[in-house]
Amino acid sequence: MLPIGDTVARASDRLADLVERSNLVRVQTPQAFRLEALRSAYAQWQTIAPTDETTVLRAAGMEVAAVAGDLSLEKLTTPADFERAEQWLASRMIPRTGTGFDVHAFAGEGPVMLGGIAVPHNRGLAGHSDADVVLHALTDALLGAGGLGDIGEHFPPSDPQWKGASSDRFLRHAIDLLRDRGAVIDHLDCTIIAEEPKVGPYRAAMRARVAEIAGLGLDQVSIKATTTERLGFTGRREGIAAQAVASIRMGLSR
Ligand SMILES: Nc1ccn([C@@H]2O[C@H](COP(=O)(O)O)[C@@H](O)[C@H]2O)c(=O)n1
Ligand SMILES: C[C@@]1(CO)OP(=O)(O)OP(=O)(O)OC[C@H]1O
Repeated sequence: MLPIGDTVARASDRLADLVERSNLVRVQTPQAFRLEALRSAYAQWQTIAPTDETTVLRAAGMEVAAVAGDLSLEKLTTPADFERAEQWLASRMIPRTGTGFDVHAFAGEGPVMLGGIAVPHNRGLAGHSDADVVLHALTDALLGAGGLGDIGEHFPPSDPQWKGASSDRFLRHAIDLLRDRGAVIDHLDCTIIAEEPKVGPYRAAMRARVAEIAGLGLDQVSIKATTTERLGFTGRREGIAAQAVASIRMGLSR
C-alpha cells in the first residue's frame, strides 16, 4: 500500500466535501497470496469482477497483511500510464557513441557498392564481401557503441560463407544485436573519403538505403563525402575509405 499525497474529495460534476485522507491508502497490484487461500476466496466470490485480489480475500473473511508499496510498481492501464513508463525507461538510458573506419582498395571492374547501392565506376573494390566501406564502417560504429566487438569477429574474413556477401546483412546484424539489448539507435553518420567516384549524385539514394536496412528514419542517417585533396592513398585513387559514428542509447546493465 502507498500513502495518498493528494487532497481527496467527493465529486460529481462539482467538487464536494473533502475526505479525511490520513487513514486512507492506495492499494497496489501485483499482490501476493497463498494459492490455497486465493483459490478458496475466488470460489466464494459471486459478485461482479473485483478490482483486486484483496477485495476477494477480505470478502471471504480472510485478513490481508499490508506491506509498503513501491512507486516503480505503478500499474499500466491508461495510455498516459504507458507514456509515463516510457519516459521513465528513457531516463535510464545512457547515450553511447561508437566509431567505425574501413578501407577497400580499387581492383577489377566497377560498379562499387557504397551505402548499399551500386555506384557506376570504371573500377570496383576488392574485398572478401561486396566491399561496401560505408556499411562496414557503420556496422563497426554500431558494434563499438554497444561494446560488441568488430565486424571481423562476427563475420570472419576466413569464413567462405561471407565471400561476396551483401553487406546489408552485416549492418542489419549489428542493429539486431543492439535492439535485442534494448538499445535505441538515435543517429548514424558516415563520411566517405575518396577522389572518385563522386558521391553527390548518389547521396540521397545511399541515405535512403541505409535508413531502410537499419530500420531508421531518413533524418536519422547522414552520408557525407570528402576528397583528401589528392593526398595519401585515397588521393592517389588507390581505394576508398569511410569513417562512421553511431549515436545510441542503452540501458544500464547494472
Ligand atoms: N568522392 C567525393 C568527394 C567529395 N564529394 C563532394 O565534394 C565536396 C568537396 O570535397 P573536398 O574534398 O574538396 O572537401 C564534398 O563536401 C562533397 O560534397 C563527393 O561528392 N564525392
Ligand atoms: C566484411 C568482411 C566479411 O568477411 O570482409 P571484407 O569484405 O573483406 O571487409 P573488411 O572490412 O576488410 O573485413 C571485415 C569482414 O568481416
